[in-house]
Parts: sequence; structure tokens; C-alpha cells
Amino acid sequence: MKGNATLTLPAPAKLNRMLHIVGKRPDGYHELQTLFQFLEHGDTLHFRLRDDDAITLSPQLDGVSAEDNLIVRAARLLQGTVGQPLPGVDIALEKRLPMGGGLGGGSSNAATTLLALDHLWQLNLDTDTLATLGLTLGADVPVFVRGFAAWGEGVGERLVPAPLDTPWFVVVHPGVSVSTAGVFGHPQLTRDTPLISMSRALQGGHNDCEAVVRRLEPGIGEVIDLLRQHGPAMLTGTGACVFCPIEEEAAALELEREILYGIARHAYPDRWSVFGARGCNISPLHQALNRLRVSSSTGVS
Ligand SMILES: C[C@](O)(CO)[C@H](O)COP(=O)(O)OP(=O)(O)OC[C@H]1O[C@@H](n2ccc(N)nc2=O)[C@H](O)[C@@H]1O
Ligand SMILES: Nc1ncnc2c1ncn2[C@@H]1O[C@H](COP(=O)(O)OP(=O)(O)OP(=O)(O)O)[C@@H](O)[C@H]1O
Repeated sequence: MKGNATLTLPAPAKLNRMLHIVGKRPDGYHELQTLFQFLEHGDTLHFRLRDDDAITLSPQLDGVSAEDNLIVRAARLLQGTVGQPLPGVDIALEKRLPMGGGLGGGSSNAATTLLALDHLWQLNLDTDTLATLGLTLGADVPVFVRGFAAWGEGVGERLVPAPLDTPWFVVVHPGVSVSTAGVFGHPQLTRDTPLISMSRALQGGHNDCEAVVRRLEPGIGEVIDLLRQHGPAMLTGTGACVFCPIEEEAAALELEREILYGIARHAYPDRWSVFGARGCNISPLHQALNRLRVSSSTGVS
């Protein structure tokens, strides 16, 4: 292990291209069928090994203590699992993903931390082990650890690769939030959507959370209605973000500009934010790790 070794890696967003709730487990968690895809947009994490065994994170996130931050929790979890002394690490987070937006930012941060420290600490744990560890931190961590666009079942931990189309997406955050537990606990949530096959889901699905989310936060419904004028817009996860697939980059960036302009001239609420990004079936995290492996095996950096 090289002293003060450093590593910078992305923590991309995910979208749920459809999300069906097909049952409820005895422990209260809901059984899902979902299609996960990554975006070429997200947070960036920088890691630097320390001379002592401390784990630090900067900057802190508003409303999340360091102890609760999924980055620190992932680092401690891995450190505790290995059972041998390991150097500490300073972690710097460049946060771009809105928190609680349904883009899986916290889960993605946790997965990037697990894979980065597995690399820096030279643990060579297998992906199944890292995904199982990740699942204890959040239901969405395994898909970010595995890094392929996937058909997800169970609580999203049973994953098989899904050959999704990769359009551009315009993603709007309505500037309001809904609690994931609040949506899943809502008496009017549909919980009995019939099981379907992945190939059927690839032809189009819906998000079962939409009706309840519209009721809880009508402002999110307004974003869905606006984006549906441009394409088959959908909520990701339990919201609050709404995405609209757009085939061509130029058209997606044009719609992004139109919405930004609407916000600037107060046609839309100024709490809205928007970005455009391409979808991808191999996570940008794994693309970066693959480049790292190639450059270290060829000596090219
Ligand atoms: C809806 C998705 O975004 C789809 O990708 C995820 O399944 C949500 O995953 P997450 O944000 O990591 O959610 P967690 O933090 O694990 O769960 C928050 C709360 O939502 C409820 N919950 C969550 C996931 C699930 N499949 N069933 C549930 O009932 C539980 O009450 C849980 O206490
Ligand atoms: N590093 C982190 N980044 C973001 N949120 C974090 C982090 N660590 C802990 N959290 C907590 O996790 C909560 C959910 O954050 P996240 O951004 O993952 O939500 P989300 O995009 O709705 O996720 P999902 O789609 O999995 O429901 C936050 O409100 C915050 O309290």
C-alpha cells in the first residue's frame, strides 16, 4: 500500500426507468420490479490515504452528521469487515446530486467508497461480498457496486443485466421532497401490480409511486405534466426528481435551456433545478475503474 495514495472516482446518479410494487414482505419492506440505469452525471469523490487510521469527510452535508453519512458508514463498514489494521483516509466530496431526489446519490456515494477503498487498501474483495455489504447500507447500493444497468427484483438486490436504450434525459428536481418511508407507508399505495418479465418491462412500464407522490406533493405532479408534453416522463424512485427521455442530445439540451429560461423569468418556480445527461448501461464508476486497471497493467496513466 503506497503511503498517501490518492484516487478520484465518480458517484453517478441512477434512474428507475420503471418501478412496479409487487408485494410487501413480513418485515414491512416492499418487493419491487424495476429497471435501473445510470446517468453520465453525478458526484465526485476524492480519496487520500492517511498515516493514521482516522476517516475524515469534507465538506459535511447539511442535516447529515459525519457519523450518519453513508460515505463514512461505508468506509467504517469495510474497515471493520477486514479485521486487520488499515490506514485511514481523507475523503472529499463534490456534491452535485440533489439529496432525497430519487437519484440514489447517497447509495452511489457509499458504493464508490466501498470500491475505492477496496482498491486503495488492496483488499481484492469480490463483487458479491461488496454488494452484500452495501445492501446493509441501503437498498440501492448493490446496483451501484455491480455497475451494470439492471432488471432489479426483491428490494432491488436481485439484479440481472438489462439491455436498455441509452437516450439523453432531462431531469427536473421540483425543489420539494417526499420521504421514501412516507410513500411506502401510504395507505393508498398500489402494492399488488402483477409480476411481469424483464422483456415486457423493456417495452415500457410505469412508476407505482406516482399517484401517492402527486397526492403528497402536487408540485411534483406539475413537473410530470410539463415534461409529458415532451416525452414519456416518469418519476425516479419515490421522487422527487422527474426525468424525460429525449433521443437527441441537441433536443435534450434545448429542453434543458427552455426550462432554465422559464425558471429565470418566473414562469416556473425558482426552487426548480434541471440538468441534462446521457443514460449509460455501464456505470461511469466502473468505466473509471476499468481505465485504472488498463493503465496500471500497461503502465500508462
Ligand atoms: C425506491 C428506490 O429508490 C428504488 O430504487 C429504493 O428502493 C429506495 O431505496 P433507499 O432510498 O435506499 O431506501 P431505504 O433507505 O432502504 O428505505 C427507506 C424506507 O422506505 C421503505 N422501503 C424502502 C424500500 C423498499 N423496497 N420498501 C420499503 O418499504 C422502508 O420503510 C424503509 O425504511
Ligand atoms: N453521502 C450522502 N449523500 C446523500 N445523502 C446522504 C448521504 N449520506 C447520508 N445521506 C442521507 O440519505 C438520504 C437519502 O439520500 P439520497 O440522495 O440517496 O436519496 P435518494 O436519491 O432519494 O435515494 P433513493 O433513490 O435511494 O431513495 C438523505 O436525505 C440524507 O439524509
